[in-house]
Amino acid sequence: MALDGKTAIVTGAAMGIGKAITEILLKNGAKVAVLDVNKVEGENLVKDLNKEYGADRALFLSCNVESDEEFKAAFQKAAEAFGAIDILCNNAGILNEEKWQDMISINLAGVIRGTYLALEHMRKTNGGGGGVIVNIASMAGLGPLLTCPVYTATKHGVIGFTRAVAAASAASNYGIRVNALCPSFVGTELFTTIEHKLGQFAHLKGAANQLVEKLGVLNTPEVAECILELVTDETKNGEAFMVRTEMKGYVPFPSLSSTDKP
Ligand SMILES: NC(=O)C1=CN([C@@H]2O[C@H](COP(=O)(O)OP(=O)(O)OC[C@H]3O[C@@H](n4cnc5c(N)ncnc54)[C@H](O)[C@@H]3O)[C@@H](O)[C@H]2O)C=CC1
Ligand SMILES: CCCCCC(=O)/C=C/[C@H]1C=CC(=O)[C@@H]1CCCCCCC(=O)O
Repeated sequence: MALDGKTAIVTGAAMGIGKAITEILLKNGAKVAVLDVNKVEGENLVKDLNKEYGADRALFLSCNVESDEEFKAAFQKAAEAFGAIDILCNNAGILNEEKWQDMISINLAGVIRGTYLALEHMRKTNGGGGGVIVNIASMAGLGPLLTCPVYTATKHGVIGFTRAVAAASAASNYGIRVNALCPSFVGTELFTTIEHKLGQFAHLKGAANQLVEKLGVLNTPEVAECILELVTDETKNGEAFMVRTEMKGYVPFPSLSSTDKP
């Protein structure tokens, strides 16, 4: 899938991984709607991006992914401004074990909300042009991260949801691929502020820090490169793509008859 002339929505795009996703999509010719709760960061970023990549290539839309109304309105505005939506990256996420209900609401329900809105806008069986959705999970979605049980649960949920929706989309001829990205540690504000957000298992942070020492920390452009692969490679649907500093690759899962096309 070539990105020239394509349009994308990226959630949680004002900083961190979402900002890097936005930049790589713009570099490759797409227009991008930057959705975030942080208006100041988001508006400043879009001003800079439009200077660098050309007027009106990026659009800031204030949106909390926990709100059906705000998310729906943002999709509508992006579709009106760009003509149609081809790509959605559900990236917005938090890590705060003390506010675990918020994590479920943002990390899991926010991804479901965004995906279902995108299916309505993009599916070929509803007059759309098809497209691709990438959900940002984590390596914590593949194995348990003992410092963060609820974060781990949300990311396992994202991967399960992604795989089921991908199979359902293919079986329904929607023309929409859905994949998940599973990064290891990435050097963003979420990562550098974790220590104060681990809640009742904060005493286990030594073990987590040892893992960080052993595995190292990815930078955001490295993660964005992997997202570009999931967006552009039209053979990929229902995949979980893991990325660490020293290796990356597609996760093998056991095959179940329930994901076969009826
Ligand atoms: N940093 C890391 O080590 C890793 C992060 N991830 C995932 O990557 C995604 C992005 O994380 P980072 O860039 O590290 O975080 P970050 O904290 O640097 O940036 C997150 C962005 O999302 C926005 N945001 C937060 N809640 C929101 C909401 N309710 N609605 C809309 N926007 C919201 C924030 O304002 C911020 O701009 C998350 O889903 C995270 O779980 C996955 C693996 C590793
Ligand atoms: C006290 C600092 C270290 C704490 C690290 C931690 O508990 C959580 C890190 C997570 C931040 C966002 C994520 O998604 C990170 C988890 C990444 C999982 C890494 C698993 C290791 C691997 O097998 O690659």
